[in-house]
Amino acid sequence: MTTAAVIVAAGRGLRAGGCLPKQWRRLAGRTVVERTLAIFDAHPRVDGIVLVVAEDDLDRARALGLDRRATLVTGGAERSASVLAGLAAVDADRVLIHDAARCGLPPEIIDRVLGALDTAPAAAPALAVTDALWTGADGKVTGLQDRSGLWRAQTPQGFHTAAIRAAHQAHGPGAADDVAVALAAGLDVAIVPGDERNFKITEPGDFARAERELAAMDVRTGNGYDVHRFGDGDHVMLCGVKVPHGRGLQGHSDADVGMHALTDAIYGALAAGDIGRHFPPSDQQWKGADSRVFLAHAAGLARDGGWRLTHADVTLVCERPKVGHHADAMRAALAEVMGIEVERVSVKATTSERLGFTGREEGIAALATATLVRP
Ligand SMILES: Nc1ccn([C@@H]2O[C@H](COP(=O)(O)OP(=O)(O)OP(=O)(O)O)[C@@H](O)[C@H]2O)c(=O)n1
Ligand SMILES: C[C@](O)(CO)[C@H](O)COP(=O)(O)O
Repeated sequence: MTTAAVIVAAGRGLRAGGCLPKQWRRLAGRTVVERTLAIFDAHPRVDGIVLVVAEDDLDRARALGLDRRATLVTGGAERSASVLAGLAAVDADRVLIHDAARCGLPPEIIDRVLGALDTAPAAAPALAVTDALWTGADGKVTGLQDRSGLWRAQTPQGFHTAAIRAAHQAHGPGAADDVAVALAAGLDVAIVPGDERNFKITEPGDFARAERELAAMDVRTGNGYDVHRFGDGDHVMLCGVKVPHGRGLQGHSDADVGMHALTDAIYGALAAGDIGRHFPPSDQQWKGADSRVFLAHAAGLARDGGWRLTHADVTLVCERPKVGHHADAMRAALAEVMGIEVERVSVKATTSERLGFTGREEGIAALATATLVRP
């Protein structure tokens, strides 16, 4: 069963004001639409993304450097027309239709909607109305409205693709949202719990609220430390790079001490044990293993948990080999394995002033930190 996300970003954001449509404005350094895209991009159960933008914004959208999994489509004058254009480009069994303007979406809502779709034809997140409701006119309360059974609708709203596509084609313009379209087509819609953080940026003050929410993001740092002793050999593996040297490092795997420290740093940030727990040295299948397998596993575990690996820093401690001119190749190798930009990866080296076991060139030590962020 495959799943696509249609992210509608073709509105003009008139209520939010400002000189750019709200989804193209920046929040703490990144545009609203980039933040929304990143949430779906990082979700392990989303196989493809269709981003729907206004014709006037096509250049901005192309400048995002969209991932190969994302397709760009031009939207319409109404939200429902934009959704229909997005649905035409979907090639998946199920579809999640989401407002770009809801960039604080917690990834677990995606799981809830997809979980409900296993048994329901449609599912959407919502929050029960908790305030009293009034009717009013001319600045005065004119009556009371029963709030029981009332919900505040959110997105992503999830459907089986063929059914919602047919429903939209039959409906025509004027739908408040995709649940309205589904109901008009006779589909049952399951409600799953929404989240206050998943509010839609609509009014000017919502930008300040979104900034506050971002400041409250879950940020975790893990550290890792590893040592391997020198033995016979003509090279060492350091951070994924084969460095010629008069001696080799000993170990059960390829003894890539830098990669091991970084793998442990990620496990540490996840509070998920250490490399020995996931890849026991007693297990013969890891004998001589390429350490990229370990690092890829830790990075995958982070991604599956909805975490973004925003920074990794490795320090190698050795007198020799000299690491400096290999550092950029090491950064590139680590970045590739972790699936992040090379600018987010640092590799540096120091000696221990000929003191201790590294100073006596008995082995190499490595320290690493990894930073994970989850909205
Ligand atoms: N023709 C439209 C209108 C809206 N949307 C998208 O639908 C989402 C929810 O709509 P809303 O908050 O109403 O956005 P705008 O229409 O941009 O806002 P406004 O009504 O204030 O102009 C937004 O991500 C918006 O970009 C869209 O793709 N195409
Ligand atoms: C789809 C929606 O986000 C559900 O709450 C909403 O209906 C679209 O935005 P609008 O503010 O109602 O135009």
